[in-house]
Amino acid sequence: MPLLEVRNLEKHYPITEGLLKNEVGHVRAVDGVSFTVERGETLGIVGESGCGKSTAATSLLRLEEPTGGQVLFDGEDITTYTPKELKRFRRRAQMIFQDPTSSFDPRMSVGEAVAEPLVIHGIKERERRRRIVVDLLERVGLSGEDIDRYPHEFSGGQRQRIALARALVVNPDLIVADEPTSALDVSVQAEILTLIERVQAEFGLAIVFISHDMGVVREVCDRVAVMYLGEIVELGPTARVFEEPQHPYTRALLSSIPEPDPWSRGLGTVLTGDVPSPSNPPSGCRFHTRCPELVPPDGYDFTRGEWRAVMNLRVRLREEGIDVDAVREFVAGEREGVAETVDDDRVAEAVRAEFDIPDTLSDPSAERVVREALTDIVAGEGDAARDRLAEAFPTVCARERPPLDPVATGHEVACHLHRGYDSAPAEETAPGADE
Ligand SMILES: Nc1ncnc2c1ncn2[C@@H]1O[C@H](COP(=O)(O)OP(=O)(O)OP(=O)(O)O)[C@@H](O)[C@H]1O
Repeated sequence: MPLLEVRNLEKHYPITEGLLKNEVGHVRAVDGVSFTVERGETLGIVGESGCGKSTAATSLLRLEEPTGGQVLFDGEDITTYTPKELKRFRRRAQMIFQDPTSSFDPRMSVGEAVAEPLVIHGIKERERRRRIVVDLLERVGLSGEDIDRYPHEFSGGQRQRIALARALVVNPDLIVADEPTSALDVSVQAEILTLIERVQAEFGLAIVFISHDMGVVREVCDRVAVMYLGEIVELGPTARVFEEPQHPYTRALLSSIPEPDPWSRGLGTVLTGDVPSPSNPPSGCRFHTRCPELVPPDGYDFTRGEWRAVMNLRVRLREEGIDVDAVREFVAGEREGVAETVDDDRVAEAVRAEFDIPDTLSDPSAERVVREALTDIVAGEGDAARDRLAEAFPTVCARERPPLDPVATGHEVACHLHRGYDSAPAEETAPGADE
């Protein structure tokens, strides 16, 4: 039995409006996330800012109440725990944060801060508490003499050591660490990561390690879960996920790690577009609005770049529309002319250029559809253009939500590419690329 089993965890925040605080929607910060953590194991949760990592952490510990799902700890569902049971659970599952400063009371000495959980959990003898604290301070690389100093007298890295000592003082089985090194200088980061690994082995701890930094995750995690917009899109052993990433989002995150040899990561996918809002997530696969490997529609001969460009236009029409008058003004400005006299073809060309759609697509029938859509746009009929593109170029990625399916032992991915569909042919092939 795993130490921790998270099943379909959900945390939706209501969006309210007006004086009466009417609910007008939900931010689906965590939207059906499942994973397990074994005793002594480190599971990384990685993803861009805003994808729901912190919310997953706080809701699985019930620091915030989850909206749905179950969290089994040692086989017991903690979502049904009474306050008393929850107190016992909190002793076994601790959390450390990116900025430890805010969790220290400035009036408390280091000794008092580290011993506080012991007091809460009923260890009354002061001398005994002091002995435990001195021992822990030494184990996290501080000196026993630091016990009477105050947290503000320490550097960021040392304060993180104090936070770790405080988490360890109740001898937990699990630590959830939310970006514990992101606020630190790189050299200090490495020290803290080494310390976490050492302490983990010494105390037999399981760790959920949250980070936006793939490099850090590679260093400390046994397995990694990649999150995008409230969902896990890939989950597997760290070495495998880094060597054979299966989800286009994972590949994109990996290619953002600085790499001495620019070709060694193949096409070096660059993520375009903003992360969509979790209050109105895209249909189908949530990554489809940015995915460089989107499944193309049957019957057309797009290159990958052309297909992505046309989809970017479609996504833009869906999300915010195109202000054609502004485009006209822009074209007029460039030619020092008046907006009213700008030819419609020039406006269409400018929209094409903005979305990197080539002057003529390689497939003539696709070209016809795009031209008609551009005519709609120039006529101010953005919705018609959107519907036209959606109808002519259907993609399973926008239609169906792919489930997390196994691709190898312990390696799962939620992507239509792994469900019997082929990706569009690559437009350019870099030397050494593995596609
Ligand atoms: N209390 C809240 N009320 C409403 N929305 C929230 C709340 N807390 C977080 N969110 C939203 O939920 C989404 C997920 O946020 P979360 O902080 O979990 O992401 P994250 O991946 O940890 O990002 P970061 O690394 O920037 O903290 C974001 O869109 C965020 O704006």
